[in-house]
Amino acid sequence: MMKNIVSHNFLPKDSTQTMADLTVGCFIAEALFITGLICILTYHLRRLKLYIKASKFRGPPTIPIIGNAHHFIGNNGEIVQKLIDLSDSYPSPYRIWLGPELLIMVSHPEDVKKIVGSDKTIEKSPLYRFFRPWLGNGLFTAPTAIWRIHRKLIGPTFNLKILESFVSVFAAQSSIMVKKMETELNGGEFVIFKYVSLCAMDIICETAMGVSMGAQSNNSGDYIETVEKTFAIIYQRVFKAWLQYDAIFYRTRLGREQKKCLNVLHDFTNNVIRRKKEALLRKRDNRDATTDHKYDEDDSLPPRRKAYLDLLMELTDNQMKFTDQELREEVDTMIVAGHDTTSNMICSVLLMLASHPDVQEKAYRELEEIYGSSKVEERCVTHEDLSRMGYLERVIKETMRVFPIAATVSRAVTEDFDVGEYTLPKGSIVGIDIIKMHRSEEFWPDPFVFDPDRFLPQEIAKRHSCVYLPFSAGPRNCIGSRFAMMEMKTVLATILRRYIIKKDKITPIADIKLKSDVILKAADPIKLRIKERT
Ligand code: HEM
Repeated sequence: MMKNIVSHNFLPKDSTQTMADLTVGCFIAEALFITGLICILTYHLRRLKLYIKASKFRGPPTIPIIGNAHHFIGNNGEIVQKLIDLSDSYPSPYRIWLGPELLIMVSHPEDVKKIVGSDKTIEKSPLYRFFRPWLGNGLFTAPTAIWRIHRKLIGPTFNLKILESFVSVFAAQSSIMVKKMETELNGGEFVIFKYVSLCAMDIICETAMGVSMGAQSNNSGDYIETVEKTFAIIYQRVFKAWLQYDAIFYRTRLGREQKKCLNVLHDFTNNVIRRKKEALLRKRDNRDATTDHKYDEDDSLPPRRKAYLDLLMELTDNQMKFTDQELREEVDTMIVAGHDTTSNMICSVLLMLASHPDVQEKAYRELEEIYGSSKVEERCVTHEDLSRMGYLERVIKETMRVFPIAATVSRAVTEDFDVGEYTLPKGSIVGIDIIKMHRSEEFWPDPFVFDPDRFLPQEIAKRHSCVYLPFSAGPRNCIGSRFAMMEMKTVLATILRRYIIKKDKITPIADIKLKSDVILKAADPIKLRIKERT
């Protein structure tokens, strides 16, 4: 038909040309359409096995192409609530299709134990790729081959001897924070996070990095705010199937926003590294200037006893194990993993203490036994004290149960994996439903009652070891769990010794709305009041 029209010679010459162009255009469009169709068919044929295996799992009804992505329209609070609702509606294991990604959610402790311990599920899930523009191949996001080497090198920088030497920094920074909070004394409720996060920031920089950033003295919260913003964007990307494609994401407002945020975040870490390098050079110069070669403490330590950034610098310096870029990625990872987690958790513990005055009183009595009536400035927390804070530790653990920092962690299934009665198919993602286990009536009688004594040794012994996973488990667990516990105890003890924490209107745990900016937290900023302890 088209050819007939073109062949009529009464058409003007450029019309003939136009028709010819149209014919070519139609041909190209058809070819593209057919190629596209073939690609889509091949893609789905290759995944046929995955689809067949996925069909064996229960899960919410799906829509072609987007799967269950429509459930996750909304803000980060609504997304978390949707996940919790799905886990309540479908017993473990159940599946969710996030666009092309098959996510299988598991909350049976025995299944979880197999998953966290297996080499078939050691690779982080493809959903973690959205962190890569920020954290590259740092420990949190690294592919297994890189992760194994780096974790082995970095592991010893978290040994007990090094951690014990950090407690004086935890204590000194906590004292600064408590002093700064004086301005809020006897006033109304205030957002506690702004104080705690700056303190946690100074702590991670001064301990692991060995650089004093003075975030508390300069009130410099830019980096912290940007971290929160970036996490919120990444979480949106994970659950909004259409944002998973770079070509779309970077054309949206969120994509442009993320680019700006990353500039701020990378500038900050570059600054930390630059200051560390300058400090090392100064040390070397000073040493060269002295005749008796007094080696400073860091230099005299064997590699297994060096603090985090000292060791990384040495490994980068000698061009041995780390490139400059890898160094930056690890520093980015450790700063963010090391401060945002603990600061949010400390705020949640303070909320629980304010909401349960009897628990707060008991925690204080324990501190009174250690410190008597001495003031924070007269007698600060030491590492020997920490082992005497058993009740405070149980309060922290119980808070991590009801408000786990990671509601779920997910891994890629790299080979078909038999987990009891079902098989996790290769190519899927397995999600460990931490919040479901932590708040389940099956494992915790009255799960929404705040009871620190659930963590008495005899109570722990009654439970499955994988029913409680605030720091995840297995080889890819949290490298900083001991650091975190020591820091949280020190900061909380310092606050409690000086102030009584109060809340005007107490909300029952079950009614506290949650959101996840990757890190799970109360949807509304935690606001508390402080009163001088007399
Ligand atoms: C209350 C405090 C903390 C909690 C609840 C927590 C929780 C977790 C969890 C659940 C994971 C596993 C994440 C996943 O598989 O997706 C993790 C990994 C990690 N955490 Fe923590 N964390 C805390 C504090 C810290 C601190 C203080 C540091 C460092 C000083 C740290 C460094 C890391 C790193 C580097 C990883 C990745 C480890 C790897 O894959 O080898 N965390 N954390």
